[in-house]
Amino acid sequence: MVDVHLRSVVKRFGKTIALRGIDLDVNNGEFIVLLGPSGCGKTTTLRIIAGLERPNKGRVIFGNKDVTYLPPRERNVSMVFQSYAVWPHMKVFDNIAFPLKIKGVPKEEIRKKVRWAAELLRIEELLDRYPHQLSGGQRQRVAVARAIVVEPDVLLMDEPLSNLDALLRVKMRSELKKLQRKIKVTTIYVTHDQVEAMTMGDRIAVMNSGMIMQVGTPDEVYNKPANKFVAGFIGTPQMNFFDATVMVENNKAVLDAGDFKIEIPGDIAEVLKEYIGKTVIVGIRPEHVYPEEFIPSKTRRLAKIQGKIDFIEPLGSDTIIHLNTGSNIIVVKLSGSHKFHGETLTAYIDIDKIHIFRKEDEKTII
Ligand SMILES: Nc1ncnc2c1ncn2[C@@H]1O[C@H](COP(=O)(O)OP(=O)(O)OP(=O)(O)O)[C@@H](O)[C@H]1O
Repeated sequence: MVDVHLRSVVKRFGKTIALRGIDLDVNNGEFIVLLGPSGCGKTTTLRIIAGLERPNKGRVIFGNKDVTYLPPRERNVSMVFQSYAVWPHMKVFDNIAFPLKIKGVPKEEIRKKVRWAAELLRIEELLDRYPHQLSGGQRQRVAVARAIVVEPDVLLMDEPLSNLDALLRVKMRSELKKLQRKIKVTTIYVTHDQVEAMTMGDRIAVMNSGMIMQVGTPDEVYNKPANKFVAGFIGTPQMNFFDATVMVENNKAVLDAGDFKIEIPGDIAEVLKEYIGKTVIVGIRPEHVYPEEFIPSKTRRLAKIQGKIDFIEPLGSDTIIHLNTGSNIIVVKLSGSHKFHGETLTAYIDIDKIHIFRKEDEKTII
């Protein structure tokens, strides 16, 4: 086990700049998730940590050791890929034993270690089978067993669950997380699935366009997003965003969104002082807009909005309402199944839950 540090890592592929100066600190034994849309540089980051790619600039440090130019085999890292990458001509036992054999580990020790890894992954019964006799989930367990059998300092996983069906994915998520807790290996896990990231990561590094936008616990990236991108990427349905002008009316600060106004309480107004007369972006999560009869009892400050119901998505566990306020569509998420009659709806924005972003660079103001 080791802590991992990336310092100003830049990677170019011809004209494409895949990474634009990545700084990341992963603690010893931590499970960190790299989360971001396709092409943002997650896999490249992982491959640089593994030693499969060299950065054009910057450093990779394991503990106190600079490993930037060390080949993969000298880093004691293991990697699990999306494709199971188990060898079809080898039985499960030999697949798991393979990295130990290469290292010249004595036979008896190999037997012990393979058994240890197989027990952890609950595949002891499958050691005599060939990969084609296994399900996708079992094959991926073999790949994970093979990765941990060498007791790596760092375990790297690149979308390891994306080939599995939805049910199995959910099951494997918690299994992998438990396994990591048990063996306490420093783990860096790549996914574009925010639910996977939120449920598995001790911390999440949200990436976009070759940069890290924010590193934080699931709670931090959800409740205190550093910018509009993170706010929009985490949470389903996506956070509502609308432009509003910061104004002063009758000595009170208001956010004027055109179709509706939000009166801003003193504490928020204080922070917005320098933005008076300017346009900002307001964000509110669908779960923080309440139809009249669903206002939570402890809500303190609300802003009224009215609109036409564009359509309703009845999801069973939740009801999603698309409310057209004129120039904005505000999505409302209610837990449970509900029916709404009539064409219009009055709803309330929870003022204590609003996020405000600067228009120019989309960084969080509040
Ligand atoms: N070997 C390569 N040659 C040229 N361009 C590359 C190469 N590998 C990656 N890229 C480019 O670098 C950028 C980052 O790619 P990367 O695979 O790291 O993204 P990602 O976030 O892992 O995406 P995905 O979720 O789709 O796998 C992309 O624009 C990609 O096209």
